[in-house]
Amino acid sequence: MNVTIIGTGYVGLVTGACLADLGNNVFCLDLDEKKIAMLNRGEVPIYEPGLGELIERNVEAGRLTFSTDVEASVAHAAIQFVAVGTPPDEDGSADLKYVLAAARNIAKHTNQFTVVVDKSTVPVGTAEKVAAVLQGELAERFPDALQRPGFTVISNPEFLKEGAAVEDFTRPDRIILGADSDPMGEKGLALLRQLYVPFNRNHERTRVMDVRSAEFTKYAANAMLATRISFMNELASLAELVGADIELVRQGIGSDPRIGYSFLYAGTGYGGSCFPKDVKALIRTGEEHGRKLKILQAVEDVNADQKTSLVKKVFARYGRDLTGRTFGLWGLAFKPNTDDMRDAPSRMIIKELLLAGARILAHDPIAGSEALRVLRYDLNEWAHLLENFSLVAKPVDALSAVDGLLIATEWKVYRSPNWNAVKNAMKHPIIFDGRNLYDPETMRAEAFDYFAVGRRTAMSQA
Ligand SMILES: NC(=O)c1ccc[n+]([C@@H]2O[C@H](COP(=O)([O-])OP(=O)(O)OC[C@H]3O[C@@H](n4cnc5c(N)ncnc54)[C@H](O)[C@@H]3O)[C@@H](O)[C@H]2O)c1
Ligand SMILES: O=c1ccn([C@@H]2O[C@H](COP(=O)(O)OP(=O)(O)O[C@H]3O[C@H](CO)[C@@H](O)[C@H](O)[C@H]3O)[C@@H](O)[C@H]2O)c(=O)[nH]1
Repeated sequence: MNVTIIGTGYVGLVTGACLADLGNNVFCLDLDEKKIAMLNRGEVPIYEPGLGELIERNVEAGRLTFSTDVEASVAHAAIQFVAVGTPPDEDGSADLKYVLAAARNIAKHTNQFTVVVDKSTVPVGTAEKVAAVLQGELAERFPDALQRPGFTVISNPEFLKEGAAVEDFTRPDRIILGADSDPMGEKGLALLRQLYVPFNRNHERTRVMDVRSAEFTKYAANAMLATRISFMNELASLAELVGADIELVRQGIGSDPRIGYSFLYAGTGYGGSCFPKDVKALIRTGEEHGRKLKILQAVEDVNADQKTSLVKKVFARYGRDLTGRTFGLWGLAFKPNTDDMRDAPSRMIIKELLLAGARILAHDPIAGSEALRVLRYDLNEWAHLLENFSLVAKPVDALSAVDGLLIATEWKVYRSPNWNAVKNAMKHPIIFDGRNLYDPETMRAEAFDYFAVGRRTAMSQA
């Protein structure tokens, strides 16, 4: 089938490459000329395991095209996926300007029946706004209603996780399709069912519902997952006070199938491009309808506290003036296997340490240059403090004569270090672990002072 994807970011690029790999003929449109030029040179603008090979294979086969040409891209297909960003507006609501601009472009150039597929995460009611834009533009272009191409808007939210995006897209837990129950909605639904058959042969993973419920399902999923994380982070702070170990508690409750093991890891707070913005947007939707979402507000508040919890442990140990001190930092990306720095907890950690006068030696396998880019923006008038921030090539290089090591991202490479090498490199063998990577007893035996999240602190002299 012919398919166009509007927006060639994490979601659009993965969707386009995976659909092309099934034999579809895919156009990926983006207005960012630099991004499209990179893709056309064979470079992949994001780090996502498996994506590079997929793109290369399908470009070579002539099934995947990258373009900034709106007219040609819209003309290419009856199925137009919208996968543009929906960043938070100033009040926390999802900013729909890119989604509505994409809708306008479709309406300006389509000459055939069109299925507009909302893949971006958008608040309930957005499909109706998209339909209104299409209706308005098409009525202008085709004053005679009989000549006017028909269209339908389908909500098909995406649930992929960064770092596992190709796997998640090709083996989905569910495919949500929210469609109108009129003839055009039915026609659009039939096309999408056909497109998704290879991922779910008997449609057993497809959930068809009304458009508003589909839009809501996406926010409900992310809000539930964020709630589990904040719940565990809150219990972790209590565990530290009462002398319990949140890791053992996690295993103890996860074995109950009603609870399950996933998304129960305490840490430095959730980050990334989705949970923080989607929780905010759902709270805002509640406010717009006169409903205060008390649980989600607490989820957000706990997360904001959690993001500063690791640095608070450093302050408790060394005081608030860190002038003359140097810290190692392992991990910058908001999670492993991505270079994405959006809302990464490391950003807050770095800012607080630099403002307190510290120097930082930081390591990340992938996200270093992206981190430098966003830190310049975060530090703003204090950008000169970046003189005290150095990126290093190897994890051990971040330990040289440091007063402590902080861990912000659980990259595999940090899991089993050579403890002697670590100790020998550091000035003070102290670890502030925001990801609970090590066993506190082992750390005590290795003569480290070890501060983890929701676990008993291991003191080398204790
Ligand atoms: N990143 C994820 O893991 C993930 C997962 C599921 C859902 N989502 C949702 O999917 C949407 C996209 O997220 P993302 O992370 O891929 O965003 P992104 O910022 O990586 O990419 C968006 C792209 O859209 C392009 N764009 C903006 N306006 C355009 C227009 N009018 N025409 C063509 N291109 C345009 C931008 O240049 C950019 O390249 C968001 O709503 C997000 O919440 C993201
Ligand atoms: O037990 C856990 C699990 C995750 N996290 C943190 O939560 C954040 C988000 O992680 P994850 O969900 O793995 O990454 P995303 O790529 O942001 O994916 C989420 O957001 C996407 C965009 O909406 C959805 O499509 C996915 O289903 C949803 O998992 C990260 O900071 C993680 O470190 C924890 O602190 N503890």
